[in-house]
Amino acid sequence: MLRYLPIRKIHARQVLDSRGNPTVEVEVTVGEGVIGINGYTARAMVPSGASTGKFEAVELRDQEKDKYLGLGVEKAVQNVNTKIAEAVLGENALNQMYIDQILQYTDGTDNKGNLGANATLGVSMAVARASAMAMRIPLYQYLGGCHASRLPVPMMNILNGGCHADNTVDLQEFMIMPLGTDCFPEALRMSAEIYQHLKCILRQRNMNTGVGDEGGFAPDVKDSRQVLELIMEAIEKSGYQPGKEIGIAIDAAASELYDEERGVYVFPGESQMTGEEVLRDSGEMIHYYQTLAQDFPVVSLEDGLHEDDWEGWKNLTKALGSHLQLVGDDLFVTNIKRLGCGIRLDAANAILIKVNQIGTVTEALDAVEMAHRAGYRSVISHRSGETEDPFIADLAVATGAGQIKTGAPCRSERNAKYNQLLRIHEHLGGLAIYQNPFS
Ligand SMILES: O=C(O)[C@@H](CO)OP(=O)(O)O
Ligand SMILES: [Mg+2]
Repeated sequence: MLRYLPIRKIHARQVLDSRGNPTVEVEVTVGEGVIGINGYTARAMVPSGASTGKFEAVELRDQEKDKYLGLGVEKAVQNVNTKIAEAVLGENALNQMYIDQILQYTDGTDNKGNLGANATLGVSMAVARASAMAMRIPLYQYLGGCHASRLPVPMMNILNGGCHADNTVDLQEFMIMPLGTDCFPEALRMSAEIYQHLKCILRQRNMNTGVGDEGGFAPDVKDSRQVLELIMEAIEKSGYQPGKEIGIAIDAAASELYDEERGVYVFPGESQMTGEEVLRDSGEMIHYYQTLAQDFPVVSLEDGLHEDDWEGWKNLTKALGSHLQLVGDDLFVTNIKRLGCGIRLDAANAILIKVNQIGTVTEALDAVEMAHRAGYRSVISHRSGETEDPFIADLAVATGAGQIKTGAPCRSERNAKYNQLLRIHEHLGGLAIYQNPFS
């Protein structure tokens, strides 16, 4: 049996992400020189956010300026090639937890501020993938074990707003969730059909069919209500029943709307469309979501309030938590300390898992485990700046999270994940499970 799989080589380079910004790619070679096994080389690429939460682990960029300028990641690359290589060469790749602890220890901070979470994550993911290759099992089975068989329900972003698009839509993401099937490929087909119908509807109304960062359409729309009406129409035109077969999920990304000085949420798009400034306080935000959820089949709401508003989150959960999934993204940042706090306070009832928010694979797995133990759901998520690496598709099946958020079906960096899930579905054959997470 394979017990010792030494890390022999490690090499990082700068590559481009889906927004054309530099990001980190890491290549790890394991096993070379061990009698009886071959060497295996695996590679991983690191995603990058735009609406980043302030409590996320640090993404090391070469200058501390606006990252939309495409600032380099050479420092992070150098950290992999020098400090991290020195620390992990010769160590056993099969001991993922230990490798991830070395990464945390070598960094020495609480937020990966020294090495950069982009440096540590690239290594952590590449080590996992190389180990799976050496074990000759798929990554989802290596990470999740022999019972990993649950395919996630897509939370497919079909209309983009907020800081992911240059339009008047204030809430960041409007997503559809195919719930009325027990088969992943069918679910994906249903979602893609609705996406195409939405495009036709927008075209017919002379609305813009250009897309945002995650591939969802990005037209100028009066307000969230009008967005939801367009989506309802697309669902119906595709021949599906909203609410029964297709649920709607929203990511408000409210930290981006929050004006700290005034203590209110500002809706710039709605203000522009109506000609007067639209502001909502924490209580009004809750009421606003309540009315949206009454009038539309909303099943999930992410970051409905900002990342410091624990009191508001408690109220939101009290008001809506019994019938809506309330997902903490910026609130929890895939961090067990913040999640533990949320669980104690009864804030939210689900967590968004983004591997680069925390910087190692096992820390992300810890967060999923803590959530599930506490009865919280988990949603495995991409970033708005993505790569062709499908790692999170395997992670979603490995954890049995039951939900994945990975964008619209018109951009290859998003389809890389959907297509990997199709392969996993095929690999599992009749054992693949696909279930409505809310029933
Ligand atoms: O807010 C989010 O959930 C994500 C992904 O959709 O966006 P970003 O990667 O820009 O933080
Ligand atoms: Mg979010």
